Amino acid sequence: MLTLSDISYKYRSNQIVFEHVSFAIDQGEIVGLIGRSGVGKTTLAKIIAGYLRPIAGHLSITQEKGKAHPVQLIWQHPEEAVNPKWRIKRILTEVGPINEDLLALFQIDRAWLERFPNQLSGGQLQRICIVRALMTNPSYIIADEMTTMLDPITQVTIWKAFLSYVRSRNIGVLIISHDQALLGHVATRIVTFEKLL
Ligand SMILES: Nc1ncnc2c1ncn2[C@@H]1O[C@H](COP(=O)(O)OP(=O)(O)OP(=O)(O)O)[C@@H](O)[C@H]1O
Repeated sequence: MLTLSDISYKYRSNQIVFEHVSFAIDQGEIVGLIGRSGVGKTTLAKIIAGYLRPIAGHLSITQEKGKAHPVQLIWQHPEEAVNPKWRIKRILTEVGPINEDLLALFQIDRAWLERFPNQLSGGQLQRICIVRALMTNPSYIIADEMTTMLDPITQVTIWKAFLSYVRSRNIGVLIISHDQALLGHVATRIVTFEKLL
């Protein structure tokens, strides 16, 4: 279980972004998070992933045995998530031995492994980022507008592969998206950020 209790956040010198946010995601649950632009969804994602510390409240994650990285965050812009000077092979092997099953599932061509990030398309690089996140064997994944910038066919391909994997591993997922149709298809439950405030 991933539980947020009474979480509040404020960026330095700025006003409070949100206060007293509480909710939970169970293992294997696929929760959609919607809310208007600027309400604080990405900020909450960064808190859950451990990039930001809340100014108040408590985050608890029940750690399963053998899972070193309980939460992985997948961003909208994959080019900002990788070291541009590293070849893809190094970007992946940094987290562990290459998982051939994941390469096959996400239709990753082995030739890409020798390339640099700027030599892949946005959709190809996003697949690399998703595989890297899954290679860490996480208990939870936060997908923050994971496929927003991709064409509809690539979006469907990525979501099919992603959902089959997370369902088979009982990984809990928080999907942040403005795409209500997508959430209607894939989420087991939809949370509206404003209703948490
Ligand atoms: N690094 C930062 N420093 C100061 N303020 C920030 C920073 N990042 C975000 N904010 C502010 O915090 C608020 C919440 O931003 P956040 O990105 O979490 O919203 P969001 O709900 O994800 O929005 P969107 O749907 O547009 O992506 C906004 O008012 C934003 O301007």
